[in-house]
Amino acid sequence: MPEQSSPLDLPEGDPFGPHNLPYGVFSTPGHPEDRRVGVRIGNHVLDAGAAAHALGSPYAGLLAQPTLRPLLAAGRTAWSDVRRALTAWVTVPGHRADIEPLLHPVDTVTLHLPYEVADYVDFYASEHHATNVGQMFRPDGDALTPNWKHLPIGYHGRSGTVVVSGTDVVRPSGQRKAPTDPAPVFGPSVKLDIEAEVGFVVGVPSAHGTPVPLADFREHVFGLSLLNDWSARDLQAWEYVPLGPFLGKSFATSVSAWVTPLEALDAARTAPPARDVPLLPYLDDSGEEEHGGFDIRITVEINGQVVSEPPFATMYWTAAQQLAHMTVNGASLRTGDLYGSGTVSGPETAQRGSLLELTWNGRDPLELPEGKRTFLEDGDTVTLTAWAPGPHGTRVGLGDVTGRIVTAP
Ligand SMILES: O=C(O)/C=C/C(=O)CC(=O)CC(=O)O
Ligand SMILES: [Ca+2]
Ligand SMILES: [Mg+2]
Repeated sequence: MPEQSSPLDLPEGDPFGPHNLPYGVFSTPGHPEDRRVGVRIGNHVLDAGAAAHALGSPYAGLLAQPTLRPLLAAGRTAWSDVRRALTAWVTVPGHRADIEPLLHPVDTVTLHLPYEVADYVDFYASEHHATNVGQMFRPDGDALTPNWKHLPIGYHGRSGTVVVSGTDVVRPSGQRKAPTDPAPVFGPSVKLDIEAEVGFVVGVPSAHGTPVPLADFREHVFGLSLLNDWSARDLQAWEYVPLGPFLGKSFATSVSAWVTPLEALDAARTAPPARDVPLLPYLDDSGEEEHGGFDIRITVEINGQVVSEPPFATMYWTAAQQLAHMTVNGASLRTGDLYGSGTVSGPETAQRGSLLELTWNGRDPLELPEGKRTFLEDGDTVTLTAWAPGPHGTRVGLGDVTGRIVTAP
């Protein structure tokens, strides 16, 4: 008889190898109420709390939990210690007998939103995206607003409608009025769009009144997920001047089920694009030791068809600058805060992170096998996937965030 292969014997180069180890929260079909912290390894999920108990680990208190919150709040030293322990559990042969029974095939479990989202903020940090949108919406003026290169523009979103990958998205209804319409009308959005983004997850809170400097990014931010900031362009266009996005973006924001710790992305750190305007000291990262960018390659699929490949490395503003900016007035961070990078669009047409840009506000429809697409139709499924360079030529898989559009009630 051939030896039974172990789920821990991963093919070389598996994007979910021991160099990755993203965290999530799962339940098994027999026990839907029993949520547990899981760590992905290959195509399996390790019940991390059960593993900690089985191995007599001091981290059972952080891992034998129904949410990531205790681990998020534990801070950078604990994050490293737990990651080192997990790496040993899945790689040291002597642990196999204890670990293997605690592995669940990932396609047999239900993945949940892994932490309660505290505050949700979304930025506007891709120069290519902002330029495209500016050209479409403000054709008579400069594409970038005068503040754009001086501060990372953002808005506060709705944390209660952040949903985990796989959750259906109900087409939102609301008011819209095109400039040529005599009066606003109410009804389901006819310009439902996506925004391909990366979401950063805050672990350690900050004191109210005390800004978080650029250099403290890693003390507060635990990791990242993929994020789709669903956007109803027709609702947005009518409502958002002068106070910004409101109902056009608050109906749903989808995140991937896996949170990849920043430590897994050390090999993906990259210098952001050169800044062509001098920055105020609290945003000036030219003297920072670590590169602030991340080389993350995103793919956008509609109904299984690749429509775009946005490169995160091209983002003008970094996550560290966004954190420094959102706290510079003394606003505090809480465990579970989530902030979106802003739509990721590269310089090429096939690198745009929204249908608004890909179709130039509906003027140039995409040709999909099932027909032309300007904005999303009911039944469409949008999936973002991504990977980043890992150590020694490996890839770090960032999983996927997917959602299907269902008809407005
Ligand atoms: O500039 C505008 O008029 C519109 C901007 C947006 O729709 C916000 C946005 O795309 C934020 C993001 O980058 O995700
Ligand atoms: Ca957005
Ligand atoms: Mg949103």
